[in-house]
Amino acid sequence: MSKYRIYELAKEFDTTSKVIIDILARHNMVAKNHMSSVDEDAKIVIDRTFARKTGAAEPAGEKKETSSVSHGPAPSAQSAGGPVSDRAERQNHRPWQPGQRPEQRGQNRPPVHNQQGYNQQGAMNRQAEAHTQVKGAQDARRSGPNFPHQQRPNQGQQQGPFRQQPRGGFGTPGQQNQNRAFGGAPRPEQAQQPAKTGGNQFQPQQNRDRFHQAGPGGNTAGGNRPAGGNRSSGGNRPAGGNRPFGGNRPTGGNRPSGHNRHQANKPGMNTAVPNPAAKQEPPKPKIIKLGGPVTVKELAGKMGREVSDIIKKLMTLGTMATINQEVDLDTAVILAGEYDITVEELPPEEDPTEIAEIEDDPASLVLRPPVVTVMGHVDHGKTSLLDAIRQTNVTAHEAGGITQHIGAYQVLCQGKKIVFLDTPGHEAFTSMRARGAQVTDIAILVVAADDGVMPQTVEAINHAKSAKVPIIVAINKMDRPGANPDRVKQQLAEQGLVPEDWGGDTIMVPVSAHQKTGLSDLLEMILLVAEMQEVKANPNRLAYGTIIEAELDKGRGPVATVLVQKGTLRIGDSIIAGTTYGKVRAMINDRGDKVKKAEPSTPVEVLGLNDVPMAGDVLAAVDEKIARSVAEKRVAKKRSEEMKESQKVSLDDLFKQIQEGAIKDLNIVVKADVQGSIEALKQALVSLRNKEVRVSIVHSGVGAINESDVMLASASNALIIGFNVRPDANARKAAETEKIDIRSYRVIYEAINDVEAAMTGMLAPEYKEVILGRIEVRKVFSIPKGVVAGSYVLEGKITSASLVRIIRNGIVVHEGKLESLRRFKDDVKEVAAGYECGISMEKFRDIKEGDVIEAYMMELVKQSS
Ligand SMILES: Nc1nc2c(ncn2[C@@H]2O[C@H](COP(=O)(O)OP(=O)(O)OP(=O)(O)O)[C@@H](O)[C@H]2O)c(=O)[nH]1
Repeated sequence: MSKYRIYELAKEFDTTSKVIIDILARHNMVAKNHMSSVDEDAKIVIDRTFARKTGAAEPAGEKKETSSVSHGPAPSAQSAGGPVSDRAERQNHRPWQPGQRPEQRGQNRPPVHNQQGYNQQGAMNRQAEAHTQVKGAQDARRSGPNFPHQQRPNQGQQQGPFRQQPRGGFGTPGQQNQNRAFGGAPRPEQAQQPAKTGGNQFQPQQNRDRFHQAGPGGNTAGGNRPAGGNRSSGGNRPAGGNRPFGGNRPTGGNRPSGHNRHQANKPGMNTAVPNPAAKQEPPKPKIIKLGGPVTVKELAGKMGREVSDIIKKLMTLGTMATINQEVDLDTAVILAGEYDITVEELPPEEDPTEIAEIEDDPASLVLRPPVVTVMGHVDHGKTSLLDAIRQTNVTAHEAGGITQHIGAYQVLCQGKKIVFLDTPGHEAFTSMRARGAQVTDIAILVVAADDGVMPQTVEAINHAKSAKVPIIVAINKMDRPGANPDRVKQQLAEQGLVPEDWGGDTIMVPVSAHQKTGLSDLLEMILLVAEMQEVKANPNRLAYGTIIEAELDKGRGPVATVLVQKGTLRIGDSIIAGTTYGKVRAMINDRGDKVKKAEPSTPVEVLGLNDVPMAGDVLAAVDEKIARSVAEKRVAKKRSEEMKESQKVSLDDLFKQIQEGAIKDLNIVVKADVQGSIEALKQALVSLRNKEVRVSIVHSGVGAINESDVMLASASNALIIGFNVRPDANARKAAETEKIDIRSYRVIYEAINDVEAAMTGMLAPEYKEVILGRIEVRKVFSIPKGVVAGSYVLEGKITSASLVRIIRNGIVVHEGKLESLRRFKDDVKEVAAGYECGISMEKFRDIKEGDVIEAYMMELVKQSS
């Protein structure tokens, strides 16, 4: 028997998985989520439901046949061309053969008599589905002319699409006249005048268009229901002339409301009197004013055009856009031109939480010292290199030789300064960059000559590349016997860093931090690259810089290390940094000296802020009042932003974000247990790109998901996909703080399916994983029945009902259930952090000392809609 996945069915019928699941649920068929499989029967139910909704899909010949059948006495629910309520459907359902075609099945059915059942439930069901099944509704509309009015009472509602309502019900007088000529039937308002029409002989416009073949009195049921498109026209109000004929419900949700209702019943209303509530054609301006990017919806409103027209026009101009997507000013101008509309540019709106940037005259720029960050794999010698440089180039020049640690320092080389950020690692590229700060001009990549390119080396390269910062390679530990710089160069070339002596453009300098060799070469190269990069700034303006570090000092209050990047910071300047503000009370340089001013590329400790700013915050010298008021507004904005949900990309709301135009690139960090899986995943993921979104892999690597992966994901708004690997404890904490979506998979195609489903809005996650605790296996005992892992709960807890995964060196080696959880000899329900326990696993014996057991449970996720 064939099996079908829910998301496949959704794709086939051009709808969402949720709709498919809902339809099946109404037929007592259970499907948990988009990945659930269903059998042939379920497929038939879906086929049938959609066949009803998309009657137009039938070949022309069949349509004709259906049309002729419709004049007969027993029209089918199927051929009515629209969704029916399940209740009505069940009540009128006749057995059918599984292989039978939907329309044949429909024809086997008795006519639908139970309007009550239809009215009460069917309308609601349809309304719910109508939102998600625009296409089905459109098809149903198209199928209209083939389904005469006698067949079903729901035609008026279902086939009178809301979109047509203005034309039939609210049209301008001119349109109304047209309508009359078309169908030969009066407007609904006229229907209320028995003298003129006899009340029940007309259909509202949209129905008339379709039903004009039917004889008088044919609309005993369908045409008179004042629902959907007819509702507003009021013409079919049960209290009016139709009531005796239609068998309609006299009250309830289908009653026309408001102004029109009264109008409709007033005798003497006719088409010549415009309906005051009628939807006026929006004015079509010749000039519109725009201050910047604008959403398609706003633009359509300003231009007095339908959103759909605008989207179509954009398509012809080669831009695919959704209703809430922003188009830039240039595109808007071109688009408006297509409608002969002139765009007047308004000055861009000012953000009260932003400090206006000062544009520097190029002539005012002078060379400034370059700012350098050291990166590389663990133990390759970053700290040693920084220390060696500092000792040889700082202390030697300092009286007393004391260097204050302030997170950054300056060194001298050939009389020129170079600033080193004193945070070996990725700080400058990760948490700081995640806040939008770009402080580094050059990255020094340290690679141990005896170890070569390692995973963190690749990571560092990706960080620097993604920040578009030039890389200089320091091949360290050249004093080691196993040093092999050529091998390092070869490996780096494979990563896209081709050494200069091989014809590439990456400078590589052999050094030894221990023997302090090659250091001056390295510094010279830094100056060379800085010169090529034209690292410049204007010192004669208000200061602008970035917070490198900040802390609350007991004696001195908030202390922030600032790297001044533009202008000159002076004692007494009013400053703002993130949500903090104040006046510069004192400044201390990297040598521990008090200074009165700090020019571009000078790191200084600043005292005087009212609170501790965050690393990565921009510091600006501004007017005192502005500093205070902007900082206060930022605090308020931050609070409200914190209340809103994180806008970080996540598979769960990816589709929504794509629809809103918030995401055009889906950035992914891929981590896996082996290189082969990475390649397979990368290839498959990248090929998922579609018109709206492009998939790009910002980083990939073998091994556990670590904090640096999370910070890179945060900086590049990426989600992380782990294949057979898990985040370590630090990564998990960072992911929580940074709101990074980490997805772990053990089957590649599930990862691909999830991403694809999320991109197309078909992801319907029902459960989410909640980590309960982490347990370390300390001793393994063999017992006759199997093995028991003598373990210690490191954090959280483990319960006897927990699901568990065994992690060895960051790699998931097993996932499954517990067989028993014991303390001493007793079975227990739960063991908390800090306690020992004995764990045995179901169907798994290969547990080893040092393994980490992750206990988790699956929690039901509330459906958002
Ligand atoms: N022989 C030799 N050993 C070095 C050299 N540079 C660093 N080391 C040694 O390599 C080890 C790691 O050096 P670190 O400077 O701590 O390396 P790191 O990259 O800063 O390490 P993390 O901070 O842990 O990432 C230490 O034992 C150093 O003594 C070198 O040039 N030659």
